[in-house]
Amino acid sequence: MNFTHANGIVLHYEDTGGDRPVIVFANSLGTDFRIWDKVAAALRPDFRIVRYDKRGHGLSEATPAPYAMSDHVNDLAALLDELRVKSAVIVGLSVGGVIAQGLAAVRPDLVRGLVLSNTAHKIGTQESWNARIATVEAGGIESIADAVMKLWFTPAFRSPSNAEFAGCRAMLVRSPLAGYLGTCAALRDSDLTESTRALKVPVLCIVGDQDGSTPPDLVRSTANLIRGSDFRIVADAGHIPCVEQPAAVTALIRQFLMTARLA
Ligand SMILES: O=C(O)CC1=CCC(=O)O1
Repeated sequence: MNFTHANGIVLHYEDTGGDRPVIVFANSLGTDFRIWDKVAAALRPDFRIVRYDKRGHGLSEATPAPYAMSDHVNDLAALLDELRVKSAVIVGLSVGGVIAQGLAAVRPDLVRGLVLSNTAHKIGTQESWNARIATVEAGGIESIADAVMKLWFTPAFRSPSNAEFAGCRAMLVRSPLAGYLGTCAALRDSDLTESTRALKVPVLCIVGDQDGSTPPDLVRSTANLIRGSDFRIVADAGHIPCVEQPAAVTALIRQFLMTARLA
C-alpha cells in the first residue's frame, strides 16, 4: 500500500511501471481504484500506471463534506507533482472524468490526452444532487444502493449469482459518508462546459450502451464540444464499463493511444 500527503490530505495510490508513458486512472462516485484492476493489469506491461482513491473514497482521507470539484482537481495535480509525473494520459470514469477535464483546464502541462469514460461536462442538476444528498443524509448510502446499481450495471451483470456484482455493491455501501456526500456536492456545483470546449489535447469519449447515469446522448454532447475528439459506445455495459467490459475498454484505450501517438 502507498500513501502520501498531497494538497494537505492523505491520498492512497498505486504507481507501477517506472519510466514508461504514464496513464493515470481516476474513479467514480462511490468506488475506489479497484474498479480499474482488469484494465490496469492489461495495460501494465506497456505503461506506467498510476491509480489513486480520490478524496473521501477508498483509503484516502475523508475530509468533512462538502467538497468543491477544485478540491478533487487540486488533489490529483498535487499527487502527480509528488510522484514527479511530468505529463500523462488521464483516464477518468464519471466524476473521475470531470476531474480529468478540470485538470486539463488548470494544469495543461500535466495532461497529454484524455479518455473520458461515462462522463460529461456537467452531470445531473442542482435538484437531482440535492435530492440524492437529502436521501443519503436521511437513510445512508444503503437506502439508494439498489437504485444506483441499476444505473451502474446491466440486468445481466446484476444477477444474484454474480459475485463481482455483490462486491461492487459492497464497495458503494461501504464508501465513507463524508466522501460520498462531499463528492455529490462537488458534482452539483460543477459545470465545465466552457473549459471543456476549450480543450486542445486528444480526447476519446466512451460510454456504455446501457448507462443509466450518463447516457450515450449526454456523453456524445460532451464529445461534440471538443474539437477532434472521438466517441465510442461500449456494448453490453452500464455506467462502469471498466468492470463490466474491461477487454473492450482496454482495446479502445490502446487504439486511441496508438492513433493519437500517445503510446
Ligand atoms: O452513482 C451514480 O449516479 C453514477 C455517478 C454519477 C457521477 C459518478 O461519478 O457516478
